[in-house]
Amino acid sequence: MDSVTYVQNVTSGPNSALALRGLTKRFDDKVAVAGVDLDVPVGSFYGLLGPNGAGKTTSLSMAVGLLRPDAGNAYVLGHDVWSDPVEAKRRLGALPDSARMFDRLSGSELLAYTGLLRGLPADVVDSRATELLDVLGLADAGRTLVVDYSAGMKKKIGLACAMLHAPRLLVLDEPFEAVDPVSGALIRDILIRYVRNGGTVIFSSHVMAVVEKLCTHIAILADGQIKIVGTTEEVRGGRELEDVFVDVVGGRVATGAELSWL
Ligand SMILES: Nc1ncnc2c1ncn2[C@@H]1O[C@H](COP(=O)(O)OP(=O)(O)OP(=O)(O)O)[C@@H](O)[C@H]1O
Repeated sequence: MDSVTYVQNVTSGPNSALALRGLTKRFDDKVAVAGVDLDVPVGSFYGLLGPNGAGKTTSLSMAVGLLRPDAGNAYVLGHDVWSDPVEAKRRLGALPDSARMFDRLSGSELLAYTGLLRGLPADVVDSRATELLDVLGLADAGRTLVVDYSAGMKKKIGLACAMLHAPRLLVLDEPFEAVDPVSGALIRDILIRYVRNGGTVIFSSHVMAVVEKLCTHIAILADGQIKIVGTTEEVRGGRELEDVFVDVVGGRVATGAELSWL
């Protein structure tokens, strides 16, 4: 796949769209995130990779104010997510993992609820919700309860909720998981246009081809720590991203002796 080009300047440092500093989280004896530092430059399309259990969801949940860190800070365009949540969340749209949604509402109701909670005027919510449902192919399901949506439809309504207030940063946990190829391409196009218009995206994924194609920057997380970070070219170093990933996280090769009973 050809890589996508974006036009705007990319700025980082104190002006990062998202800055994580020493984020740490422990669940009982398990250290899920062990001091993550990350700068997501304004205008970047940032891919967060890592094997199952690496700490991606935990890191992103802390970054958007859904999970309180044991230590460390998260800043959205300079606003601390935990001490200045109103300003931080005004600039932020989040697609959390799985079903942290009010799923006993219909798609239209969920968007209306989300928009009004965000302080948008009712007529703006109404017209944006209609447009989002239409663009994402959910117009026919606008009156269906979200609990009855398929997994891919839940992703799409979650994405619509994240984008409704036109945030400057999108933090998306596995936005391409469970969506069909047509919907995946649609979501990619929407996000590419969003970044070209000056937005910033960070998303977690297991799909190397998508990350390789879309992302300006990549971080690979394993055992709760960032193992490698940089621009896509720097991280790849002229190799296939999948090979770099396997090297970085320590791949496991079947010997043929396993599951001999099967
Ligand atoms: N609420 C929780 N209670 C206990 N342990 C948890 C909890 N949430 C996450 N963990 C543990 O923290 C570690 C990191 O989990 P996390 O969900 O952040 O990984 P991930 O990189 O998102 O994985 P995946 O790619 O499978 O979604 C795992 O060992 C997981 O079992």
